[in-house]
Amino acid sequence: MTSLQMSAKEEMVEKFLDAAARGDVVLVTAHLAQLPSVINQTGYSGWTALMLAARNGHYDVVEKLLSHRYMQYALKGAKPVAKRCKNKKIKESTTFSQKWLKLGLKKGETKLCRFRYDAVKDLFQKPATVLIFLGVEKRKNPSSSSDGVREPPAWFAIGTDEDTVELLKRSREKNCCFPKSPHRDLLKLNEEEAGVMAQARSVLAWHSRYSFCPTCGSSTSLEEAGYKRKCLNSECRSQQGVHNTCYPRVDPVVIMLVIHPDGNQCLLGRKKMFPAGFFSCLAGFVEPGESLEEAVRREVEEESGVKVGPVHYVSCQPWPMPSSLMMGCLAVAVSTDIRVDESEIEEAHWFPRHLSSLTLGKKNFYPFSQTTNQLIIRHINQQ
Ligand SMILES: NC(=O)C1=CN([C@@H]2O[C@H](COP(=O)(O)OP(=O)(O)OC[C@H]3O[C@@H](n4cnc5c(N)ncnc54)[C@H](O)[C@@H]3O)[C@@H](O)[C@H]2O)C=CC1
Ligand SMILES: [Mg+2]
Ligand SMILES: [Mg+2]
Ligand SMILES: [Mg+2]
Ligand SMILES: [Zn+2]
Repeated sequence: MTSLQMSAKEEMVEKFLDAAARGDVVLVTAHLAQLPSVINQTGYSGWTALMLAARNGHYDVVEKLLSHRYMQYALKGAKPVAKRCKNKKIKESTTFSQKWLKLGLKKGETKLCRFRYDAVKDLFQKPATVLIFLGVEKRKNPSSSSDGVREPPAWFAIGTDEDTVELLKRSREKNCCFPKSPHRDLLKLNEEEAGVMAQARSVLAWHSRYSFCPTCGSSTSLEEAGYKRKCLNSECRSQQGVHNTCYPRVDPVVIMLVIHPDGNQCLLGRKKMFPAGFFSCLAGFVEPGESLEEAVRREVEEESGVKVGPVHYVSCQPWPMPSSLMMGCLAVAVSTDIRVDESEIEEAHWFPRHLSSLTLGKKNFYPFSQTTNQLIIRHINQQ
C-alpha cells in the first residue's frame, strides 16, 4: 500500500470533482444528495467543484452548486467566483478564478474576436499596426455559406496598440475574448481556433521582437504577407544566403511522460508557478545539435535525476508562448530515484496508474495541453 492510494471517501470526492469538471449535472446532483459536504472538498487537485465547473464553462453545474445550501461554506473560499456569478457581472479582473469566469461562464465555447474589414480598416493607417495573412478558410461546401458570400473568407491577424476594450466594441461577435493569460485561455478554444491563435500569436510576437535587424541593427520592413522581415541596410550580411533571423522563429520543445520501469507509474512534476496540486509532464527546450531523444534524456535527468532509456514520439502541438513546437514523447525510465533540480521543478513524484487515470486522464479536466493529455491517456490505456 502506498501513501498515494485513496480511501473510499477520497475516491468519491474525485468522482464528484470529475463530474463537475465534465459538466455532468446529473452525477453532481446525485453526489450532493448522498454527501452534501462534498461541495466544499478540493480533492487532489486543490480545486473546488465550482472552480472546475467555471473553468470549463459548465453553466448548469455552476448554477446547481450555487443554489445548494452547503454553498455558504464554499463561498468563504470562493467568494469572488460566486458573487460575480450571481450578479452576472463578469468584469475584467486580476484574480485567477475571476479571469476564468470571464471566459468560462459563457454558454458555449470561448471564441476568438473576429472583425470584418470595415470595422478595422482605419487601423491600417497607423504605423504601429502589423497585418499578417493567416490563410483562406477551407470550406467543404462553398455554396452553402449562410452569409451569401460564395468565396471562402481569407483570415488576417492584426497587431495593434489600440485599447482592447475599444477593439471589442468593433466586433460583432458577442462571446468573443482577447485571451490575456494565454496558457489557460488558449485551452478553452476549440482545436481549429487554437491553431489560428498559435499561428497569429507566434508571428505577431516575432514581429514585436524583431523591429531591428539582429545582424547589423538597422531597421527592418515587413514582407511576404508578414512572414519575413527584411533588413533595410543594403550592405547587411543578412541580405546574402539564407538567414533565419529574417523568418519567424519556432523553438523545439520536448514534453515527456516518463514511465517507471514497472510500467505502472509515471513521473510528473510541478513548477512553482503552477496552481496548487497541479502536476504535469516534464518539458524543456531542445538545445542546438540535439536529437529529440537526447533532449528528452537530458531534460528528465536535469530536472528529476531519473535516467531514461527508450524514447518514443507520440504527438505534437504548436505552443505560442511565444513560439514553440511541443513534441510529446513517452520515455521509459531505467532508474527510479528522484532528485529534483529546485531551480526548475518544485516537486516530482511517481504517480500510480489508477491515480493518474482518476485525476489526470479525463478530457477537459485540467487546463493541460493536448500533448500532455494524449501522453497520459496513452499510458493509462497501456495496461
Ligand atoms: N510541464 C511543463 O513544464 C510544460 C511546459 N510547457 C512549455 O514548454 C516549454 C519549455 O519548458 P520549460 O520547462 O520552460 O523549459 P526548460 O526545462 O528547458 O527550462 C526553461 C529555461 O531554459 C532556458 N532556455 C533555454 N532555451 C530556451 C529558449 N529557446 N527559449 C526560452 N528559454 C530557454 C531559460 O532559462 C528557461 O527559463 C515552455 O514554453 C513551457 O511553457 C508546456 C506545458 C507543460
Ligand atoms: Mg529543464
Ligand atoms: Mg522544464
Ligand atoms: Mg532546458
Ligand atoms: Zn541588417
